[in-house]
Amino acid sequence: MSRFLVSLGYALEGIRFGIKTQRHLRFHLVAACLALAAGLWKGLQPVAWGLLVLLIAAVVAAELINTAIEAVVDLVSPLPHPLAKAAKDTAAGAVLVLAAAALVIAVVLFCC
Ligand SMILES: Nc1ncnc2c1ncn2[C@@H]1O[C@H](COP(=O)(O)OP(=O)(O)OP(=O)(O)O)[C@@H](O)[C@H]1O
Repeated sequence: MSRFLVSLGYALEGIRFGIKTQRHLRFHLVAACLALAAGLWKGLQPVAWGLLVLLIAAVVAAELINTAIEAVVDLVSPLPHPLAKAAKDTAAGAVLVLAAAALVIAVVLFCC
C-alpha cells in the first residue's frame, strides 16, 4: 500500500510540474472548468457528462504526455536537431488533434 502511495505521489508531482511549467496545460484546465460550469448550467444528461469528463481527461493527459516528451527531447538534444524538432512538433500535433476534436464535441454537447 505504501508503495502505491509513493507512486501516486510521483504522479501528482508530475501533474504539478506540468501545471507549473506549461501555459497550454493551464489554458486547458481553465477551459475544462468553464466547460464543467456550462455543463452544470445546461443540466447535461449522464452520458454527456461522461463524454465531457472523458474529453477533458484525454486533453489534459495528452498535454502531460507532450510535456514529458518535451522534457526528454530537451534532455537528450539540448542543441537543435531535426529529429528533436520532429518529436516536439509531432507531440504538439497530437494535442492539437485531440483538442480540436474535443472542441467540436463540446459544441455539439452544448448547442444541440
Ligand atoms: N532541440 C530542438 N531542435 C530543433 N527544434 C527544436 C528543438 N527544441 C525546440 N524546437 C522547435 O521549437 C518549437 C518550440 O519548442 P519549445 O521547447 O519552446 O516548446 P513549445 O512549443 O514552446 O512548448 P511549450 O510552450 O508547451 O513549452 C518546437 O515545436 C520545435 O519546432
